Amino acid sequence: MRTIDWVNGAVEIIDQTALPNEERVLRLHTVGELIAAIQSLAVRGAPALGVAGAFGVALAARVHSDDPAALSVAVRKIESARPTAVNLARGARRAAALLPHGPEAVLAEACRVRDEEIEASAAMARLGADLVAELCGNRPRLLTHCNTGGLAAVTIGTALGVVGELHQRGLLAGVIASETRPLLQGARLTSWELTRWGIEHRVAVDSAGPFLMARGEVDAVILGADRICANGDVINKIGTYAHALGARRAGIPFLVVAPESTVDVGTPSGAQVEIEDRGSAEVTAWSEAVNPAFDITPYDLVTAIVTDRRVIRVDRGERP
Ligand SMILES: CSC[C@@H](O)[C@@H](O)C(=O)COP(=O)(O)O
Repeated sequence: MRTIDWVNGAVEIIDQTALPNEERVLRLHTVGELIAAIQSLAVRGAPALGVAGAFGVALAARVHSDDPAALSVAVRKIESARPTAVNLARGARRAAALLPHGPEAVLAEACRVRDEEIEASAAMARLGADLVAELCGNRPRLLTHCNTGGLAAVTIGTALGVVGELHQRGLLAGVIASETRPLLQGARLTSWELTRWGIEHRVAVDSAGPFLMARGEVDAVILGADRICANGDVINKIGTYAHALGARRAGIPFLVVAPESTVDVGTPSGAQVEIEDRGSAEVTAWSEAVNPAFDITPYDLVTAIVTDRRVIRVDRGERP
């Protein structure tokens, strides 16, 4: 299953707004449709957004091949469809760099972005499973937040890919997926993926995570990132920071799994990152709400960052 792909001249995605009730594939033919899918979270998760950005430019290149001004407007709109995951603008810019060579060259580059994410997922699964085994020993109980599986990448995923690899090695005792308010990426999507993989799991409300850690029911927290800054600060789904604090207090590892395409050494720290505000409608119809979609976990709460090429032991002073 590929979450996002280029099929017969259009972008095909699994519509993540419909899961787990319905497995629906959407075909996106225009940049407008693609941007709407990104903004509604029909396609979401940092690696998948990078691929969406690149395919979006491939769509634009077909329509506007003889109109450079329209092309650059389209590229800017794609890049800024969501602000926080560095992958989106990166994927779009990689494909856009090929625009002078024509639409086929742009599409070929977009397919490379897709293929690299598939390879990165496989590499992270191996590196991450080795590290969890080293830090936690046999049969750890893991807590994960948001959705970092194949749905958030192209296949396999980041942190959830590590979970899957540990399961395949027979090393996993169980998983707690925090529900991830307000759009329930954990309760809807992670739970759906874990069920498909046959992995035993339970869903916890977000605020239960630190308490479950304090009660000794979690051996490590493992999750993904939308951006990792030069100093090691981790930008990820709102609720991540609270889980990092809980892990530190409980004395258990806090592991971040993300491809190199999410590492942004051009941004010194989390303070410089735009945190998406998704407005109040997603939270409540009864009163005004503040709805930041991501938060910043300071590097000094992070044990290690696992990418497709390296393990960065932040706890030992290593930095991206
Ligand atoms: C492998 S996905 C890593 C992150 O992108 C993920 O944890 C996350 O925060 C996704 O947020 P979302 O708002 O669902 O796109």
